[in-house]
Amino acid sequence: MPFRTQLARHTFSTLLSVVAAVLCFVIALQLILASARHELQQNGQETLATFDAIFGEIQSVTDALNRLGYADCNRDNLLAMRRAVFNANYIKGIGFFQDGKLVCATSSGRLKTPLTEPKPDYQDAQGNQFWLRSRIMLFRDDSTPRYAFIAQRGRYNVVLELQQKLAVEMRNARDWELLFQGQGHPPVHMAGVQGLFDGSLAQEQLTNTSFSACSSQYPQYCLALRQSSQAVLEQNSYLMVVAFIFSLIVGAATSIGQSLYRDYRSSIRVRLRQGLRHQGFYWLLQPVVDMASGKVIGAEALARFADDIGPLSPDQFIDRLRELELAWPFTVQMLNRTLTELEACTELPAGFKVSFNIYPHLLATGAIRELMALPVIKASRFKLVFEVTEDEELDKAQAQANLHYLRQQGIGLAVDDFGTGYANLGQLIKMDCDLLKIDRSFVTDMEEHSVRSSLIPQIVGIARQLNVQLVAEGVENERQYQALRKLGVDYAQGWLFGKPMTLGELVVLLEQQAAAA
Ligand SMILES: Nc1nc2c(ncn2[C@@H]2O[C@@H]3COP(=O)(O)O[C@H]4[C@@H](O)[C@H](n5cnc6c(=O)[nH]c(N)nc65)O[C@@H]4COP(=O)(O)O[C@H]3[C@H]2O)c(=O)[nH]1
Repeated sequence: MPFRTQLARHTFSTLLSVVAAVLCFVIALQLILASARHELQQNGQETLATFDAIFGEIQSVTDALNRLGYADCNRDNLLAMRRAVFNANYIKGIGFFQDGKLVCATSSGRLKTPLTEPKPDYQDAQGNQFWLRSRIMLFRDDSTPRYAFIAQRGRYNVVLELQQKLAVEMRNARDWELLFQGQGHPPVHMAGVQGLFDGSLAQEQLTNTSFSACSSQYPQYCLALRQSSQAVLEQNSYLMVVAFIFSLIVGAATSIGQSLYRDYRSSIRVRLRQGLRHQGFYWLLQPVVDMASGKVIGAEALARFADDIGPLSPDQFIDRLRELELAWPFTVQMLNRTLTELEACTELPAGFKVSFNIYPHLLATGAIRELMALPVIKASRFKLVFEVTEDEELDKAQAQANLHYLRQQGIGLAVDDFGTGYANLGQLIKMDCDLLKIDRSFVTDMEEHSVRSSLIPQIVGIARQLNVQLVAEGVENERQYQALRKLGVDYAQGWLFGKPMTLGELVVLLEQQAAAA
């Protein structure tokens, strides 16, 4: 694979792993924020529920006391007030008013001097009065200053730590606001961060987690909560570390996954399967020349393979196709594609010899007869030749019968790479072939006068005896050509006449040959 392509793949792969890791981390952050948002909403609802419970208590306790109808701070009144404080969940103290002045309280009993309350911070539609931050003394000897929320309803007031209680409820929110919005009344900021409720919560939604709602039971009271994303992430720092490690793992897994996929994709098995589906195979034609005239009288189809990963040579894929049990679809594709292309080429004369390599084991199965039913074979104007290498498969009775059948159908039979394989004279006689192809190794050795090349005259003798014609493979130079011609070899194939070429190139060769005649 070229270095640039490799570099581009490597860069893409790294980029993809980084993107996967970043994406995973971003999703994890979003999940943390979403969970914090959910928690804050719940927190807001729970706080409002607590608020409702507190105000419900204020209402029920003061209503009950007012209903008792005491006109002064007598023992029974004080006892009822103290009993109410004892039974209350939130109320810390109760006071009783006579003539507009506080005359007794659960904490200090009857006051020596009745107290006049300062002006309330706000008043609701029913005339109830509220003080947001009153300095109180819950016990006689209370020396530390304490501030409380006071609500006066009728002749009683109640003291409680409303803001403190709500602040505990809103454990997650750093910023919050409790607000009173009475009708015809400017909003009263009761506690927390002033202006938060009306402020820019909506605009801040992107960077903050927020909640804002009014009580369903006391709709004049509203609550806003805000927690910045930064605070959420700080609170969940251990989760962030886990998310970060997980993202790294996802990045690494993506990288490993890609490499496994690349290995899988680049495995010859997958490439060949894909190649059969997506035209990874194509066939070139090598001219076959008549020795006597020196003219091209035919061609052998030779398979080639190339995909986006690169080319594969026949040495790499021919045997592999057989192992993968793909020999049959490959052979059918070879015949269909090659013959369709050749048939459409008007420059090729009828009777032009077209040779195809056929897997010997296919000859031993009945399937080979199905080839004869292929329209491209039935309608072909060419002289078709099936080349088979010498193979023990051909000894089988079924193979012999099929070979006979093919011959009857007008298919020429050639024994390929003759001299290198298994065939003996008896087998050759049984095969009843038309052609013997002398293996390239005999031709190559001719100039060195090797023992092997000295066998060529013997091969010529066998061919004459069997009455078959001879084709010499791998003829690369004029000397080999002339020597083979003198020995009586009928046809030749080799680089001297042309390497495997496209149909267009073969046509040009034929035209040059016609022009020279
Ligand atoms: N050095 C040299 N080489 C020459 C010369 N002339 C031809 N050749 C090469 O010799 C091989 C001849 O094909 P083969 O004996 O049928 O041997 C073929 C054939 O057995 C098999 N093959 C190729 N295509 C197919 C196919 O479509 N189907 C089947 N079943 N087998 C095929 O793969 C083998 C190798 O094919 P290729 O690599 O194409 O190699 C081809 C061809 O390119 C020459 O002058 N010098």
